[in-house]
Amino acid sequence: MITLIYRWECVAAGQVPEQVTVPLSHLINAFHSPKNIAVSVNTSASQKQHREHVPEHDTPSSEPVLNLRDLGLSELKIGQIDRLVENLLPGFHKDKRVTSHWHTSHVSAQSFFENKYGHLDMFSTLRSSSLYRQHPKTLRSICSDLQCFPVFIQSRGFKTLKSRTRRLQSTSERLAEAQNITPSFVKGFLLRDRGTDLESLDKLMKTKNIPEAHQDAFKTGFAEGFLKAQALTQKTNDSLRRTRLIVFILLLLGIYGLLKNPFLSVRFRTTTGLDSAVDPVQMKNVTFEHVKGVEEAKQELQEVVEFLKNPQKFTVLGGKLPKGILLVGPPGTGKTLLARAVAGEADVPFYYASGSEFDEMFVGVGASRIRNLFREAKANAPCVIFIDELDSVGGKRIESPMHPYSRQTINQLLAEMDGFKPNEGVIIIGATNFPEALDNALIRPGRFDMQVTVPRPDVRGRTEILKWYLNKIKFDKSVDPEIIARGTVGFSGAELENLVNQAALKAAVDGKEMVTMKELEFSKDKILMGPERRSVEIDNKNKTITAYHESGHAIIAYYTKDAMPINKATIMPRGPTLGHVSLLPENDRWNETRAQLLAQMDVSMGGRVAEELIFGTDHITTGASSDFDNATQIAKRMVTRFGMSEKLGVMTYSDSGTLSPETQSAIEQEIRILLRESYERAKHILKTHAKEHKNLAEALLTYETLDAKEIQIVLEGKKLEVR
Ligand SMILES: Nc1ncnc2c1ncn2[C@@H]1O[C@H](COP(=O)(O)OP(=O)(O)OP(=O)(O)O)[C@@H](O)[C@H]1O
Ligand SMILES: [Zn+2]
Repeated sequence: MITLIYRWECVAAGQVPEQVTVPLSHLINAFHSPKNIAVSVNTSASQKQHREHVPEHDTPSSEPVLNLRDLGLSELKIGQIDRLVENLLPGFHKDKRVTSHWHTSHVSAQSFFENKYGHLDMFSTLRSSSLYRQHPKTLRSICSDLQCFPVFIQSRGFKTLKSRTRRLQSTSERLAEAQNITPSFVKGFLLRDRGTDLESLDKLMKTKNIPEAHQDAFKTGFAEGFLKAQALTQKTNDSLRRTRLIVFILLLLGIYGLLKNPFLSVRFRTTTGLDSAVDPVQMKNVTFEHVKGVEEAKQELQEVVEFLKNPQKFTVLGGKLPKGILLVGPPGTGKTLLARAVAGEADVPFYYASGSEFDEMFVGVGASRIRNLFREAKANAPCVIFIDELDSVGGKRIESPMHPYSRQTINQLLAEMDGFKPNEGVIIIGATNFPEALDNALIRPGRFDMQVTVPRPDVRGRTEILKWYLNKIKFDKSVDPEIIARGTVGFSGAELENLVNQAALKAAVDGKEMVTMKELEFSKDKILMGPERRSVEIDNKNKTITAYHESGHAIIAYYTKDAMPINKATIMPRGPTLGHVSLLPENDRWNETRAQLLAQMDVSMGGRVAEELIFGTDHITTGASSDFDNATQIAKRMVTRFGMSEKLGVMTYSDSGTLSPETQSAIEQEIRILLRESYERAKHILKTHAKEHKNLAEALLTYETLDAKEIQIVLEGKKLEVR
């Protein structure tokens, strides 16, 4: 017999749902006995009782097991079971027993139902059900038990439909087909129209006098049909609910992605212009402490900080503070950092915007972003609005095809800046590398009327910046930041930060525990001249030439009074060079004397002179071309700009062709003399110090790189310690 297992959803909270095994026979028999409703069928007493109704040939041991859940009845509750029973056997609860006998003589059509209702073949419906397919033998035996039913039992051909869905479909199709013929009968089950149609079953049972043994099978069939219909509706509802849930989740995910993904969100904002999401940043952790080497700028901004801390204090006295401050300086000198520090010092919100953000291809978008930015800021005053790259929004260009709406954006910016009073506590800080490029209207009083220059740091500033960033890494005690600072003229704060970082990376790659001068020098050279070309195989002859060439520069620098001190000499190829000697000014030079310029020329000449002296005129190389460029430049400026030529006097001469041929040739003559004299001086020094020259070249060939101290040791004739 078939056993149905169903999960029982306990109504009381906290109870674990039980799994109750109900033999189908019991379920059906339960229909007969009012005392043994489905709920209590798991008791052994009732089982015994039901056994009586079980036909002899059914052995419970071989009962195939079906799960009610498979039929979509997993959530059948007690009340529902009652209803099921009531549906299947109306009046059952009133203890109506079917006692009449089964008459076969009435049956003349293919099935009983056809006889009564037309063409519905209840059992073929049953046969097409999955239940039948799973347990054809059992059901066939049930069907054959109904001997008076001219049931057409098919032993093979239950069209093996591939999927369960198809099967269910086909069942529903059959049911639907049947509906045309016997609408009320099937509809009763499908639509749970429990009234009249179910009475028909009852009536049927009574009128046909179905014998008790067959009633079981008959009702089994009925139950099957009912369950099938239930399963179908349940499944349909479930999948519908699931589909809706999936669609909803996908929709939510889509919206979330649209808002989170910056690219998408930018596009979204671009197309709608709804850019209201302007988030301030509280800059508590950035203070003036963090900005090094720009003391003047910090001092100028100090009063802005005071104002932001207490706007009323300033306006009470009638003083007017600028609304806008323009930070002007080369890239990476810390303009953004300074603006953040202003907000951080005053502990007010910081709104960051980049000018390029406002430069929109769409009408009104840039302007509306500016509007939103100022609205947010005013609502959170006192605060700082920082507009980086101000020139890209406030430039002078007017309606160029590349920036069709820039004028509109500038006008919006001007309107917003005019739109609030000085005591509202909103300070706008703009930054630019090209103040000349700004629209004049922007730098009028009442707008960006205060300019603060943020220059590249001087040697002291660079030392401070290097110390600041060195303190964030592990470095050796021997490191002297000042030496690096002296060798990094023109470096910005950002470049110095990068230098320290590169040195730390280099030390890590080399497996060192600390950063030493060596790594710092290395990264400085890398930034200045490009990476080392270790892989380049330079033959010994070229190496030797390079060693003498570089030593020549070093010797001249060492023995010339006004030359800068040597920092390093190397024959390691780097970037386009085969080697180099670096000299360090003691300080940033604001002015250079004639003697210093001449010394620089002499040092430049040192390389070629060395080649000539050691290898002979026939073996001089092209390696000195940049040295000559350098020396020629110095000589030229001395003559044409600095008034350092006696013959041409204190007069400047422009490069253009306005000069008379005589003047031009006089200038050339003077330059040539300066260069020749320089060359001779260099030759003299190298001839005098030929021994030192040779020692230094050999040391370079051995060690590749020598620092200032090592050069000194070699030139003093001492032996270098083996490294
Ligand atoms: N004076 C400085 N002191 C300390 N750190 C600095 C200094 N200048 C630059 N830096 C470092 O370099 C980084 C970049 O600097 P920042 O963005 O402020 O430069 P900027 O002048 O705004 O450049 P840009 O004009 O390209 O926007 C800073 O975050 C900081 O780490
Ligand atoms: Zn050279």
